[in-house]
Amino acid sequence: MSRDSNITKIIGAENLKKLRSTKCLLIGAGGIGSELLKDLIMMEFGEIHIVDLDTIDLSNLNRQFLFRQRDIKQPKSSTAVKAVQGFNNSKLVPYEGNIMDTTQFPLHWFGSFDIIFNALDNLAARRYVNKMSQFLSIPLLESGTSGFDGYMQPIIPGETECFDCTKKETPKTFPVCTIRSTPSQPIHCIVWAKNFLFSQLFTADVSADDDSESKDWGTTDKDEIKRIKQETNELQELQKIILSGDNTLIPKILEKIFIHDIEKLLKIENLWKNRIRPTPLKDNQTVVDLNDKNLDLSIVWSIHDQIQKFSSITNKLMKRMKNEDNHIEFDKDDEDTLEFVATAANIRSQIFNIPMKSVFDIKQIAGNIIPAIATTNAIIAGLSALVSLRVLHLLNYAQISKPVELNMAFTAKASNMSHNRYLTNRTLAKPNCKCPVCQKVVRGVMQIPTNIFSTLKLNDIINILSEKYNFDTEELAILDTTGQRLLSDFDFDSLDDKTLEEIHIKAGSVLLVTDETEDDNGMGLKPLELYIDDIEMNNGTADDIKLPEIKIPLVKMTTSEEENNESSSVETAVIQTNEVISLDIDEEDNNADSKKRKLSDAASNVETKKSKTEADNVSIIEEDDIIELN
Ligand SMILES: Nc1ncnc2c1ncn2[C@@H]1O[C@H](COP(=O)(O)OP(=O)(O)OP(=O)(O)O)[C@@H](O)[C@H]1O
Ligand SMILES: [Zn+2]
Repeated sequence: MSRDSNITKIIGAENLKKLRSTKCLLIGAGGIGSELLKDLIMMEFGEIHIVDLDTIDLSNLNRQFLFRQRDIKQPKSSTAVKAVQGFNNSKLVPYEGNIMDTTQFPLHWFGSFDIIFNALDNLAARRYVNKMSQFLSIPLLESGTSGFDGYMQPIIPGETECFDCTKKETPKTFPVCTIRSTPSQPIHCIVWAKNFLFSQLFTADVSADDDSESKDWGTTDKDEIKRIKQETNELQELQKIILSGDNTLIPKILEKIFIHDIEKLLKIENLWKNRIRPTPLKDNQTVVDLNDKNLDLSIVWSIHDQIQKFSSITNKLMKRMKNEDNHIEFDKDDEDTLEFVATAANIRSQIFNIPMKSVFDIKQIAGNIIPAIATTNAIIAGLSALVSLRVLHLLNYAQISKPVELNMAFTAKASNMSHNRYLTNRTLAKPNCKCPVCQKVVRGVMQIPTNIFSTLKLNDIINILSEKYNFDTEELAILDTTGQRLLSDFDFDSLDDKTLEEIHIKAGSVLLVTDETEDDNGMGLKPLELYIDDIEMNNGTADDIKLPEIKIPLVKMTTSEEENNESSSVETAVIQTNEVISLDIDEEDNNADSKKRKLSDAASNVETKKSKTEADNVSIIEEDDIIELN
């Protein structure tokens, strides 16, 4: 049976026609991206545009099956396209670049796609694409893997939760005192060696940030905090030894870090009431031998070898500092930096009665290496491709009335498997009313003729916005969220007379506009987020500026205290025009009526597609729909 008739069987001839005219954007041509590209082309998407900023590396070849040895150092996107272009007639367009580059990939470029697939490996790019998808109301299929674990989540702007509706796990951090004073696991010593010792000794311009109020010290003991700060200052002295290049001073480094600093710690009695006291190195252990010895990296060395290796590597790095502008970055693949961190961590482990580790093991931990598994990538990419059919309403047998009924967010978990099932899927959640990306603001696109960025002033923008949206100019605040800076507010107007060019506002900038006026009922206008886009023009004027056709809803001006109060119910109304993405309103029972009226007034002025959901629509996700993988 030909492939054509198989696809027709699944989605029907009519829908196959639609699929063939669908234009999709695939971001990332790595592990998941290679799989997805193959899936999407086999499904006969009409156009597939694929973006990646990277070139192919030897380490990619074990799982990124579109690439061969001869492709090393070639761009991933165009090489991937070459590998699949004979599969069928989809139009394939590769781009080499960073998806966050607004010059290469302006908003209107994103706007030309029907659906976006993320196959990325970092939070920043995922967040950025999520925002673009929200600005333009384009469905996004978000996915990721980590070893045998993975997830896939369709995001339908305004209807389902976005990537930023839930808090994302950030890399694990440890309290300062655990790392600096009371380590109890190998990882604590590795973090100390890599993030503290190495960077203090070998990185240019280290400044102690120990004064930061927000720091998680993990202790309130004043003596201990004082000691930690003092120790940091003293290490800056050790960096001077490193810079001097005088290797006869290496024993001083050993003595300071592994004897004197530990003795100082021992004097803080409080620390050792319930802990085993550390044992500093003995004086005769710091006699150094700078000869470079070859040792097996896969076994744990004796403490004597650790000290010897620490000394010889310090000597090597000291010499390198001179040739490398007094700045060396830790890199797990740079053997010297790895062995410095490994030996320093192990000597500290020995002092604190913690088991030492092999350099090989420390490389995995210090380099945050989780092996990438080809099968996990294939499963997640397959789900992403499959679910896209549902998001595009192309599955006749599984029509959905509300996107939240899609039980199509998948989690694959080999670690902590529940019910012995690898894959779980759940219905999609509605947007989180507290999400700063999709719910807390109204957003749209402001288009400005290219030729007036050099003459249009911030003040002109303030007047244009106030006229359009009934803002009170006196109470208006404008923030440049891309540059994280205040541009104007009631007591800061020194930039008002500057042109957009002078204040570096250009296509790709995002402005957050807030009118802080509150009416008698404590209601105020919801903040407006405006994406600045340009219109190619040579003699445009301010009259050619295009603003989104939206009415900004009134919302209860909540204090942060009220915001934290989980009890208020929520009602969401989605209003869509060409440029409007979504409007919603936080409701409290007692004034729900007045707000509903205002919202429907707002809605009546624009061409609307309004879908209203039940009150109390913040749902807690239960992963009860479980699919077993065969
Ligand atoms: N901002 C970005 N713009 C374009 N492509 C990006 C961006 N950020 C990441 N990527 C690409 O996304 C892909 C993610 O794929 P993957 O997770 O397999 O990473 P990898 O670099 O190929 O492999 P590994 O990190 O495991 O060595 C990479 O090819 C990477 O270049
Ligand atoms: Zn959100």
